[in-house]
Amino acid sequence: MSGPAAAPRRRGSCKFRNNDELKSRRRLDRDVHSLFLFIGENMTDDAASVAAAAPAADPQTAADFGFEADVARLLELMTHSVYSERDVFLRELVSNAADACEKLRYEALSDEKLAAQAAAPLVTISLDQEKRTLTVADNGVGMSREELISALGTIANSGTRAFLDKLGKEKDAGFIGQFGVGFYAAFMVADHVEVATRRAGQDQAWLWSSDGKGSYQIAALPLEAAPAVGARVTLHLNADSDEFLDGWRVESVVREHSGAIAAPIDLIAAPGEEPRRIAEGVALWTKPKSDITHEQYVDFYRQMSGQLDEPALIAHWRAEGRTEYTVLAFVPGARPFDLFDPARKSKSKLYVRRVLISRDMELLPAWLRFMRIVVDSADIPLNVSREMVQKSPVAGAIGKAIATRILQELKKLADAEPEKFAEVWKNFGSVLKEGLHEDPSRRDDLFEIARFASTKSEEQTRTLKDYVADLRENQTAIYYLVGDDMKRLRASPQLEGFRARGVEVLLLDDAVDAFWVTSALGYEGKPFKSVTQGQADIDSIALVEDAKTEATPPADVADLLAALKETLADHVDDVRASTRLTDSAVCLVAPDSGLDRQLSRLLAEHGQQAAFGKPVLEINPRHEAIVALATALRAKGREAARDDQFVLLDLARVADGEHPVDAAAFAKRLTALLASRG
Ligand SMILES: Nc1ncnc2c1ncn2[C@@H]1O[C@H](COP(=O)(O)OP(=O)(O)OP(=O)(O)O)[C@@H](O)[C@H]1O
Repeated sequence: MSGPAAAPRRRGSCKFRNNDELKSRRRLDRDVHSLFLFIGENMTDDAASVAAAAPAADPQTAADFGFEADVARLLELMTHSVYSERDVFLRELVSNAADACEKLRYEALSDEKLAAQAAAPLVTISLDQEKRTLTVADNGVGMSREELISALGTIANSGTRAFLDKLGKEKDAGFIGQFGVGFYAAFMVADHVEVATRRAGQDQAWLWSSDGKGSYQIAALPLEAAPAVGARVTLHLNADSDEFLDGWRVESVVREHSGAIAAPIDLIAAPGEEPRRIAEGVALWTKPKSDITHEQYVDFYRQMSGQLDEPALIAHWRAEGRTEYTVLAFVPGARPFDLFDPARKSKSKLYVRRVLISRDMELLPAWLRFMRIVVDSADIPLNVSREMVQKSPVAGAIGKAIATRILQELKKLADAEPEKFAEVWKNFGSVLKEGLHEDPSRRDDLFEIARFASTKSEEQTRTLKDYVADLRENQTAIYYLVGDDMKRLRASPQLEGFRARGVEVLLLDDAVDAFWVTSALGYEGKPFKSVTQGQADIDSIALVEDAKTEATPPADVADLLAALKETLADHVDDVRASTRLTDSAVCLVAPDSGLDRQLSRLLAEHGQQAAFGKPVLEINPRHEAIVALATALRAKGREAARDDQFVLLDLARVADGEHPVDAAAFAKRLTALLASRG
């Protein structure tokens, strides 16, 4: 056994005064500085003073100073501030192991000796409950003594980055590490870490060890105690980290974060147990579409979404150009349980080079939150903490491009398989319609796929294109009626005049409908117009044949209108003869300048009482009840017909889904009316 080599000890505090040394470490300074900038947001004043410390300067001479760094403090900050979840330490170690395998593969391309050592890549995780250790071993390139010092002994110095720089081939290389900080995540869960390693092509092995408190040791390791090639990173877990001695827990973390990396991963859950393959080393989305079966897609979807349904749409594509990424997207076959969660967050799984960076990245707009997607891109700039990539402009651009593609895929499905698409719309139409209100730039695309119920269709099958194709002569608008109950919408008296003229009315019963119809300008030059707002302006549209024969001439209701205006002045804005009623006697509509009745109602529910202004009462001058009332008024005078006038108002309110103004008085008046029949 060879004796331990002199271990270089790093002092807790180091200072670079010599200019040459300074230059050679400039890059490191930059990296550490950016790390400080990042950590600065999270640290206390006390900690910030570490970063701000500067050597005493001679005020007379300008000089160049290197930052001082309290390594112990820096490590402490790093392990406790950079990562928001402890689980990620495994991802970092497994990523390093996969990078090491990839490096060996590259080096072996030009070195025959190494080619002999480059076996099929393999990462093995072993747990020892008695010794309280978790070990990540790989058969990659390993590290020499110098590499141990520069890579693990120097914070924010990435051997992988240096390797890539040397290679000059970043774009298509599959490496993961680049900041040189991931390894230290191990100290979140371990109070002592050992790395036994043998550099490929070398005859010496080394043991690096540290407690993460500012110093490390390197000792020569007998070859028989070292891996044949590669590295073995052993974590002596701290008292808070028992969970990582549990095989199932480790497996689930690895599957989630690292299940797609290029190297297969074995787990030995306890000493003496057989290795079990927990990741195959293949990411489904990296395979060509032609090599993937429908069942494999469905299995993948079920695994990633935790849902059991069959996806209604699967889209898998690779985008090339300025930004390159691969997307695997699923429209679920059933509504996810959190679809109407008030947070309305879209959750995409973002991978960078097959390593999970975020499982719930808000890449897509809220109105696509039902989508289940995986995005893998090597072009998303990583932040040291990995989790903070959300705000990157590249991520934003990718999100937009994906949304465009999803809309195209939905349109294709709508055209090719209308029945299948009808199911998608039934499940997610109300969410997609949020986009009509929130994302004006997407409106035209959304209008292409939107499906509506209408006076011509029981189901949500009508497109705006269908609607416009069926416009009646002189029809200038796309008419709609919004409410929250389809049955009541269909029975709404406001529709009668439109039916009589064969004018189609869209029936909209989702809460979001009241909003988008008011913000959208129209479709193909036709504005959206509520049938419960303002004058019906449909006089110039001819009645359909049936309605013509039934139409009776209107009675003279001038006196009745005047009486109603006076009696109901506290409750209505106006009273007028209606062109929209044929069968019913009365209805309520919003004034010309007012908000649609349903929108006002929704706003009122949310405390904006002022929004719910007084309605207009329309009466049907052809209806026998109105004719009778007009006659009674002339015969008996206004006062005598007062109760009947209130009954009219209350009837209109009830038909609109509201309560009578005064329920007891309404009941009394109606009873009196019934009694008068005898
Ligand atoms: N298992 C390993 N085999 C060989 N080299 C390794 C291994 N683990 C770490 N290294 C070396 O240590 C360096 C530092 O690792 P670390 O995880 O801190 O950073 P990184 O992977 O380069 O970047 P990042 O912070 O983005 O993860 C690596 O770049 C690599 O050179």
